[in-house]
Amino acid sequence: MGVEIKIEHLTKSFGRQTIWGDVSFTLPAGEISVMLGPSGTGKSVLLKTLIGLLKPDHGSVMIEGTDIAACSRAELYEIRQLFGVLFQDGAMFGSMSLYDNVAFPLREHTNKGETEIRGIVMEKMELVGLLGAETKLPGEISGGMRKRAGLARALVLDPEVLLIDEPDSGLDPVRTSFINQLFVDLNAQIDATFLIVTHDIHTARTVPDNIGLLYHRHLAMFGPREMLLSSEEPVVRQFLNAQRVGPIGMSEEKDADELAAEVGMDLPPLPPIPLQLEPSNGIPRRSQRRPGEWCRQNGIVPPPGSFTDSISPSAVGV
Ligand SMILES: Nc1ncnc2c1ncn2[C@@H]1O[C@H](COP(=O)(O)OP(=O)(O)OP(=O)(O)O)[C@@H](O)[C@H]1O
Repeated sequence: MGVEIKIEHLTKSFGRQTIWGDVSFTLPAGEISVMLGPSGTGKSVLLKTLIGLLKPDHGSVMIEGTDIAACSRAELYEIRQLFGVLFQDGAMFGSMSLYDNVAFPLREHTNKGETEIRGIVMEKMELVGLLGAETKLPGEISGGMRKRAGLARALVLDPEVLLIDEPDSGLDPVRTSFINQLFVDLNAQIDATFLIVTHDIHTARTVPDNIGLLYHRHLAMFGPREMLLSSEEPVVRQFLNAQRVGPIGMSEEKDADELAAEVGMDLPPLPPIPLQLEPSNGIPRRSQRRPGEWCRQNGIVPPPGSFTDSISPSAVGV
């Protein structure tokens, strides 16, 4: 069914460098959320904090009544069984076949016999479209296949939460589209809570139920997709529409001179909000909202042309 994760007042520093402070948001059970942010704003640090690989300085990460930020090692071991994690490079063991890589968590964390393990591994390999590639080594396959193998491995323990770090890094736009469709189909099938960290604006605009944006050591905004895609908040607007005009500069914040030069500049209008990607079988996901529902409920008029299926990627600057 997926579980809710409630993050409150989370702060993380390394030495004197504060990565982010007072971060609070809730990942709703069974929904797909995306976390965006310029490079170095601590998206990966956030993922690692959510699974207890890093301890925050302050704040809590509540899941099923346990605070991951403060629990014992034994509790952490238990609670981690709820998570599946897909790291950027798939994090495969280079000397093991894909089959053994995917079987690894089952052999490590369960008492299942090899016949049962084989059934589960083959089911997950089929789910990610890798049947027939079981005997290959990670070095013998493409980056996209490695990610899908990493995804199969993240799924073998039937996670309630799936954390995915930059699934599109190193993938061409077509492979990115395929993997995005796979996430939506998987969410429909397993109902887990998804958090995807990405730089890809097209993914952020079309895949999730919710979007978050980390910027300048804090969480600038987190909420339903339509809320952020219709937001006039300068940082959110600039980032989600891949624009140069706005507070974000080449090296994070613009200086006073750069901002002064932009005073009076007309901002391009907000582009139309695209339709959300649907499962390939056409049956809506449990957590999927109707197009325009959030805007209607909140009295927001979406940009002209929103929620039609004819929006070209160039209209959103990607
Ligand atoms: N274990 C660590 N010790 C010290 N500093 C760290 C550690 N891990 C991350 N950092 C620092 O935290 C900051 C945020 O890193 P992180 O990798 O989370 O950023 P990111 O938003 O995921 O970046 P990108 O989008 O480029 O992948 C960086 O300045 C990084 O150097």
